[in-house]
Amino acid sequence: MSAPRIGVLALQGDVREHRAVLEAQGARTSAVRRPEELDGLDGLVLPGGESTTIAKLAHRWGLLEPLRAAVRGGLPAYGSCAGMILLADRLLDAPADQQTIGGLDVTVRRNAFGRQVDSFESEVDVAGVPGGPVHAVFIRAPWVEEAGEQVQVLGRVSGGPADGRIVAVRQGSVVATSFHPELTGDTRLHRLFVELVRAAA
Ligand SMILES: NC(=O)CC[C@H](N)C(=O)O
Repeated sequence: MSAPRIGVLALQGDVREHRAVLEAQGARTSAVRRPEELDGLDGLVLPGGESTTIAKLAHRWGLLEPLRAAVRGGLPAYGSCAGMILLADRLLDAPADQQTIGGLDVTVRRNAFGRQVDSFESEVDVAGVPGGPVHAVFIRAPWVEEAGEQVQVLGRVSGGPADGRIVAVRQGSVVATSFHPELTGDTRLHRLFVELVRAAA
């Protein structure tokens, strides 16, 4: 196929970084701020940022239902950090009224590693990503507290107080990481997603 078209939800957060890495992997990217900007996409990226804000803005702009419908309808999606929260079917440590897009049969705990000052970097082995561990940047990151049977665990924290916590998952064509690969210069996770999008299109 020609270059896959990947939309990046552009309400708040690390939009530009994702677009740059996706473009470098041969994708054509566009910003998604309105429902009609979902039309014709082959894939969708939900960037990090502040999930409560992103969810509120999505609701206000009439995007929440169209995003749910798109992911439910099989549009491949990748969420990093706040994006993982948005793709979760269930949340912990979130405001009671925080809405999500859903699509991943997981329970995600927000701010699971602690506060902003507890942000850290670590090496994470990610299934399906060849060439050694991924350098992972965790910024007030969530983790996956519980994953349903259909969910493939791709990566866990190794070592430290959070040893064994799930930080990368996949269910069908929906992928999520607690960390921010768009900030490290390591393009392998984006390449994996672009390949998944190509295969699905
Ligand atoms: N870097 C991030 O995306 C942080 C996520 C943020 N803690 C939230 O709940 O949305």
